[in-house]
Amino acid sequence: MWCHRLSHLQSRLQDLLRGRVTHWALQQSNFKSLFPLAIYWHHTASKSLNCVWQQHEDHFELQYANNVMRFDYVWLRDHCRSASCYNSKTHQRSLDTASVDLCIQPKTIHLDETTLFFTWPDGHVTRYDLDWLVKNSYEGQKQKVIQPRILWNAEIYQQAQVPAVDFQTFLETKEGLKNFLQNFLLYGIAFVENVPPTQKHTEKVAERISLIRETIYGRMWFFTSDFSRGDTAYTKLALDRHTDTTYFQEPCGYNNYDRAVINTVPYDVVHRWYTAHRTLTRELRRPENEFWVKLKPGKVLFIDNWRVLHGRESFTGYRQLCGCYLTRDDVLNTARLLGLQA
Ligand SMILES: C[N+](C)(C)CCCC[C@H](N)C(=O)O
Ligand SMILES: O=C(O)CCC(=O)C(=O)O
Ligand SMILES: [Fe+2]
Repeated sequence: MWCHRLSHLQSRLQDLLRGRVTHWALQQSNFKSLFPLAIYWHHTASKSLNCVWQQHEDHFELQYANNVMRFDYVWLRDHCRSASCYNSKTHQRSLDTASVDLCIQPKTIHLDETTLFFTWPDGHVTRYDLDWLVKNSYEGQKQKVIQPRILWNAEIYQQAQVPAVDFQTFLETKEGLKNFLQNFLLYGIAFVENVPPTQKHTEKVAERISLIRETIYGRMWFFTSDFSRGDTAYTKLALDRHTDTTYFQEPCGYNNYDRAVINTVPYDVVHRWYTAHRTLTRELRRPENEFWVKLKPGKVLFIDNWRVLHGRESFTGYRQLCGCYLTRDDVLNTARLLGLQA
């Protein structure tokens, strides 16, 4: 019997290696001693779950829910959610990742219904729900729906007929805020209209979405063409497309006006930079890439400076503008809290 079992296991193993065997419940507890480097396939007790895993020398392979996932053993130890490794109240890791042996391997692995249990050499047990592993695996993440971004030019944006959100709806309803943020994430710009044209109400609109970032221009800036600051923004001159505060360590986005002297690279690299800059500028200045908006009192425009540049033509007469800079983390956080993929 013993001899038979051995040959049976060997032939089955060969079948397995040739991929002919998919669901073979491993009954033999001392299988490891027979084939020290063998591949051990396990599958769950309840066939309906259709979960198969493989304990490799350097990683754990799991087949479940139409995913084939591979996990590093240090990763499996590091992401342990046991009370001693993870603070579930603050969602913070308590485990000192640097204390995990980089050559760690589980002593045993077993599956009970939908939970995998890894027992480590020191006896610590880490448990993972199969669905959690799918959701947090590299392979599972790849399939995650990421926030679509619609690349547009003036014609595409005009045809999209993206509605502005009304001030009251925006301030008082979750739906209004969510629709606004969905448009903002899709296009990189979005409008709120019928805002009482005061700095206070503009501030209210901004704070609905994010913290306001105070800069050298103040928290809420309010400016006109009085040259109160040594900057062309405070004149009637035209401003070519740009983004602001490129001179900050945490700029809004990049801008040609404020570019400092290039003295950190040698002349040949400088010329390559100018060539690249010309290519970018040519694209940016294509008429079809210009979307003109006539700002009017009560219309608030939000711009994602990483996607959309802004500018203006020169003007005459009196014109006042107020606004502020928002922190990207907080805008994205507000979107995520509303269930948007941001
Ligand atoms: C007036 N306001 C505060 C909106 C902008 C001032 C921007 C000044 C500078 N040119 C830059 O682009 O960062
Ligand atoms: O005046 C405008 O419409 C925009 C001015 C500007 O780009 C700025 O202040 O950064
Ligand atoms: Fe600007």
